[in-house]
Amino acid sequence: MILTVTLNAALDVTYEVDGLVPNSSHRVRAVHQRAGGKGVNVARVLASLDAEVLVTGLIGGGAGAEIAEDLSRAGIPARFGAIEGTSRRTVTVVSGDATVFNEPGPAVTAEEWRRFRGLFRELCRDARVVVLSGSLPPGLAPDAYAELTEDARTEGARVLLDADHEALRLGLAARPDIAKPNAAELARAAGPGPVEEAARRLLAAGPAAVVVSRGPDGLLGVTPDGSWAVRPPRRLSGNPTGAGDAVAAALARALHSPGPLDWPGALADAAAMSAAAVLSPVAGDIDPSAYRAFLQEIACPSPQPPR
Ligand SMILES: O=P(O)(O)OC[C@@]1(O)O[C@H](CO)[C@@H](O)[C@@H]1O
Repeated sequence: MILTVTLNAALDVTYEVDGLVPNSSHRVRAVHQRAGGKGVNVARVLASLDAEVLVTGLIGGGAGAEIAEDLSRAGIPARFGAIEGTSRRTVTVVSGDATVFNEPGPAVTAEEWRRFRGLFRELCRDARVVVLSGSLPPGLAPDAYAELTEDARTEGARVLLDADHEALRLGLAARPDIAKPNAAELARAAGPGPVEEAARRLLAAGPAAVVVSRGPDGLLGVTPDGSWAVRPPRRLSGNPTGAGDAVAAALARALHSPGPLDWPGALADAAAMSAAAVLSPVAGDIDPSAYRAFLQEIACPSPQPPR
């Protein structure tokens, strides 16, 4: 089973508008509301491909109850830890591209974290892969993902980490199997400069592999054995929110297969899933027929020797 962790779960609200103009009033053409946060999106994509998933994380208050109900309606299994605070909302305004507003989320107490770690260790026993993704809510120490990575590895699970700032930097030292920053997160963690050099600096900090999601420029996978770059078939317009989560879903599925990872195949699959996510109006969905079509179009990347 693949366990996805969303410590800062959210009710994701998506507004579709005809154009976004700062400092003006807008008519919203369509509203979507659903359970979100990065790990929830990863699980939703995986569930749509019939992978066995379990969602965990922290939820509280009315928004937390709505998150749990929405997942249950969607048939996605979840076992969350409860907190006193109220889960956040995020708002994405889509107008050809996307503008995202992420609330900080509720404060989590030391006792709530202690209880969650007990639940997490229990769930890890049945997990072959653990996906740790998204921002940390206030109150959690920046080494929260490092702690969870150690717990998961102790239980024999493989770990994919998609985080930012200190949570990413400290998480790397716990040696996840894949770190998946986007280009901005990579630059914040490894400093500016050419992407491959920055990815190699990140690799030196502990993970077994680094995959950088670069939006329209595609994906770069870097391991000690080589590197692979893959591009989307063409420039796409839509809602890129959640495209990185589709990449994480594809990589988690590849990690779930026993044996060594087929990097060219996994990266081509991740690029197809990410492109199919852009074409879907709401984060956490991929357009299944677009995904199949992109899989045919995207060539498996050839390896570049390690530098
Ligand atoms: O604040 P975080 O956890 O970094 O990001 C949260 C979030 O914006 O990311 C997803 C898209 O990746 C949205 O569905 C979600 O609510």
